[in-house]
Amino acid sequence: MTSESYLSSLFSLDGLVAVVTGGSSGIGRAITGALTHAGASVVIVARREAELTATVDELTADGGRAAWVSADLGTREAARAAAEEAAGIFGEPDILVNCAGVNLRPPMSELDDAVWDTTMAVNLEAPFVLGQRFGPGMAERGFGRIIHVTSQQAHRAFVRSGAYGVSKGALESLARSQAEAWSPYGVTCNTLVPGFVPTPLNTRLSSDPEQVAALAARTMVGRNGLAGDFAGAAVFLASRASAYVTGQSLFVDGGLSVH
Ligand SMILES: NC(=O)c1ccc[n+]([C@@H]2O[C@H](COP(=O)([O-])OP(=O)(O)OC[C@H]3O[C@@H](n4cnc5c(N)ncnc54)[C@H](O)[C@@H]3O)[C@@H](O)[C@H]2O)c1
Ligand SMILES: O=C(O)[C@H](O)[C@@H](O)[C@H](O)[C@H](O)CO
Repeated sequence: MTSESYLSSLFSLDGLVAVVTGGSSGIGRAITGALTHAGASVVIVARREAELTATVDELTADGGRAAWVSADLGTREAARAAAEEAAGIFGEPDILVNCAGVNLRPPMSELDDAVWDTTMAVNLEAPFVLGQRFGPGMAERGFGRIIHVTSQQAHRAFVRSGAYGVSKGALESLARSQAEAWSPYGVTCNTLVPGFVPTPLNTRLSSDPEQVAALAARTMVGRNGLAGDFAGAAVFLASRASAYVTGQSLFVDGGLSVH
């Protein structure tokens, strides 16, 4: 076996179909690019049509196969409808990446029902609905990869982690429950845990140079994350290379969580 075919047998996503929520922005955009480069056909589910069209155009120009579904994942009905539409494009997915998320950050005493409900709907319930729609089929076909993007705040309290940390903690738990149910049938379920990555999710924090520098200093690597830092980890968790890795949290955080 040549080195090339050895690597390909481990990491190639040729012939596989992926659904990536939030795949046209930030970390999700980097993951979408990585999966298409590795050979997967990717359906991006997010809200803004202009951004979705531009992303799919870029991916296609790079030789990738991609399409989009525009949906607001803020209700279970919309998430269900988006899953149906996504499955109708390239077929039932082999890979599901739940990357769409919101972080509204009110102080704990001001955390109201509206913030709680939106946070739970997008960060937790949509991943649940998509997992219920696609997981059983993956198990029946004997191969699947479910990847949820969580947060440091799933594991520790941060300033204003309120509803966000709760949603991400529950998402870690959902990954373990899905892993317990579907791993015997070839479906691994894991989470990717970012550190701090300046993106549209955290514009207020990322436009404060002092806080940005303080967060970088808390890592071991000495810098904050870049969306591209997630490319390798996403391909690994989506590929055959990770067949014996399930129910795990993969921290892609420059050592922030252990410093
Ligand atoms: N950036 C960080 O420092 C950081 C740290 C930890 C975890 N995360 C997680 O990474 C993921 C990606 O975030 P990002 O930092 O790339 O930010 P981002 O804002 O670039 O991406 C978030 C994505 O979620 C989508 N989204 C939000 N609400 C939606 C809704 N109602 N319906 C459909 N799509 C919706 C957005 O359109 C966007 O595509 C999120 O789940 C976030 O919680 C980010
Ligand atoms: O979504 C998140 O998890 C945050 O945006 C991250 O950047 C950090 O966990 C935290 O905010 C650092 O204080």
